[in-house]
Amino acid sequence: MSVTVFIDGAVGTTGLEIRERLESRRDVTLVTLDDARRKDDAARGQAINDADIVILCLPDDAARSAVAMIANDRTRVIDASTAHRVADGWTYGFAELESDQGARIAESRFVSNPGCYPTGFLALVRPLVRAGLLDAGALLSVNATSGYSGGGKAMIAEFEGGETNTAYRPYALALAHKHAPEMRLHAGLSTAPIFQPAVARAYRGMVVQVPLHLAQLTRAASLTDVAEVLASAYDGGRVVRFAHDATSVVRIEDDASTDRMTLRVTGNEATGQALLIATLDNLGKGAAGAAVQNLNIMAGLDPVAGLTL
Ligand SMILES: NC(=O)C1=CN([C@@H]2O[C@H](COP(=O)(O)OP(=O)(O)OC[C@H]3O[C@@H](n4cnc5c(N)ncnc54)[C@H](OP(=O)(O)O)[C@@H]3O)[C@@H](O)[C@H]2O)C=CC1
Ligand SMILES: CC(=O)N[C@@H](CCC(=O)OP(=O)(O)O)C(=O)O
Repeated sequence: MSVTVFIDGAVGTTGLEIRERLESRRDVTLVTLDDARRKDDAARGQAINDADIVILCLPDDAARSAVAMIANDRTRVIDASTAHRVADGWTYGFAELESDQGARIAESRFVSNPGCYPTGFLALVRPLVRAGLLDAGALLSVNATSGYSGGGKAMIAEFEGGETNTAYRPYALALAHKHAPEMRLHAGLSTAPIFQPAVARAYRGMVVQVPLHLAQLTRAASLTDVAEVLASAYDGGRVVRFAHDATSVVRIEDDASTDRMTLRVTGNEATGQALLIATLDNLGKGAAGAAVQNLNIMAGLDPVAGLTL
């Protein structure tokens, strides 16, 4: 049996990546609209209502409009945009985040795909909050660097069309990035972290770093204790992995062009300072890989089918 999947926004950066992952699959019947009809609301509405599962790879407003086009009680949705990540009635599509999250995704009609930066932050922080090592009131910071495909077609054109020659550009300096609410809510924190991202002259890939004073923890704990909490949270995971090698170098390329994410704990035991690090691909586990994983789970298929791990 095959599941009918419509990708709305199939020629965008994320849409193309999802298409690549699904095209050769025999358990998925892929529907996309040709160039003349891909922004035609009548054609989109028809495809949305004919599909078992729709994957929205659209700007936030267009994603909200697409959901409003559903006129039946069976079409299921995976939204890759920011529109529904903290919305009631939507399940957060991060299967590894909680022990029952995969089961919740499997039963849900409306699933929001996590943001790329929150995927790294939440993977590092949520297990520490859940274990009581970090208090819900913890005041955290997160610094992160993304490849420029993270900004979609417009940023790709900016970097590849000669509009900018920058190698590295911190942004969101007003500390009001759209991912902060999602980080706060799904980590179980009362205050959003200070989130300071940057974009680098690399097409894809991502490094997310959370610095931590061990004194911020609720009880005396070493770097090894922190590492153990993360290692056991993802033990046996095929997509999210804890690396025990406390390397002194990570690179934006480490997990680029894959759908996996690698977590590490490094730092200086003597000064009581820790650095939690996630590497992933903004277009892999940060977008298309996660969407395909959610699709697999919702359709009752092998969760990692079609993923590069
Ligand atoms: N890039 C990334 O790393 C990540 C992106 N996301 C999210 O995924 C979503 C898509 O992002 P991304 O692929 O980067 O963006 P792109 O700008 O690359 O692609 C968006 C696509 O949506 C199309 N589109 C816009 N409005 C409509 C509409 N009304 N009807 C039909 N199609 C429409 C655009 O058409 P046209 O080609 O004509 O402009 C474009 O092809 C966004 O919400 C983004 O925030 C999430 C995680 C990571
Ligand atoms: C480099 C860059 O600009 N990145 C994007 C985030 C891409 C992404 O995760 O998209 P969502 O917002 O849908 O999650 C940004 O900071 O807005």
